[in-house]
Amino acid sequence: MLAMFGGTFDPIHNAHLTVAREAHKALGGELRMVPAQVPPHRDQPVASPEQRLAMLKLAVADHPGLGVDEREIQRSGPSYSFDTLCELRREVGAASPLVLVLGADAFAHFDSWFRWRDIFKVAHVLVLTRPRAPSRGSWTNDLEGYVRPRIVARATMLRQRAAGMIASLGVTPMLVSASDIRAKLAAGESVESLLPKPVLAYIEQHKLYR
Ligand SMILES: Nc1ncnc2c1ncn2[C@@H]1O[C@H](COP(=O)(O)OP(=O)(O)OP(=O)(O)O)[C@@H](O)[C@H]1O
Ligand SMILES: O=C(O)c1ccc[n+]([C@@H]2O[C@H](COP(=O)([O-])O)[C@@H](O)[C@H]2O)c1
Repeated sequence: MLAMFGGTFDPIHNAHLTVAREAHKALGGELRMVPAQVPPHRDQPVASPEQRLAMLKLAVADHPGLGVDEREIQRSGPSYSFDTLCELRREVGAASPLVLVLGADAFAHFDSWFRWRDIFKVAHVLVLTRPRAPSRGSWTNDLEGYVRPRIVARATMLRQRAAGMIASLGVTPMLVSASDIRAKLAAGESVESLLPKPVLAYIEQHKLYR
């Protein structure tokens, strides 16, 4: 079982780490954080790909079971998750379960993603609860209709097949977001409780988000 938890990670914060650990615990196997070089569908990041990668490496150092996959940083063009999942599928082989992990806020717009239906041909999807994320009622009919027959009740059931299913995982509700952290840093407010210490030290050393 291999899981990919993609993100902009501008910067990585404590909620990312908490929910990634909870997803890893529920799934087993290996969970890789995958920073996007060029995240599709959003303003481009403030920190460079190299800085976001460096912060991610500092953050996961203390978390056995979590890894960092640099492939999107090495690839040019938009960092489409479908492309990454196809590469990972080749790495793990046809029979092994592969899971795309994402927050409920990101999943609410999943039907705007590049080849979103085809993602289910190469991987499962695990949606993590997030406070203030749009509810299922906000999904388009297209998304709801496509997803409904693929829903399974528990994350552990994703181990039964290689791809094609979707589960939801209730994780610790944390209101932390990277945009809030950037705004707080720009305003000179304390963010000590929201980030791992080495990440905060890196931000201060490189004068990021001021
Ligand atoms: N508090 C949280 N609870 C659950 N999932 C989260 C949480 N924060 C981020 N995620 C998920 O982590 C992934 C990466 O998120 P991202 O790097 O965009 O962080 P963010 O805090 O949402 O950033 P921003 O505020 O800049 O949009 C996404 O799938 C997102 O839904
Ligand atoms: O593949 C796509 O079309 C796509 C569209 C939007 C977001 N994503 C991925 O979703 C993850 C979270 O994105 P974001 O913008 O919430 O940081 C990150 O890995 C992005 O590359 C992927």
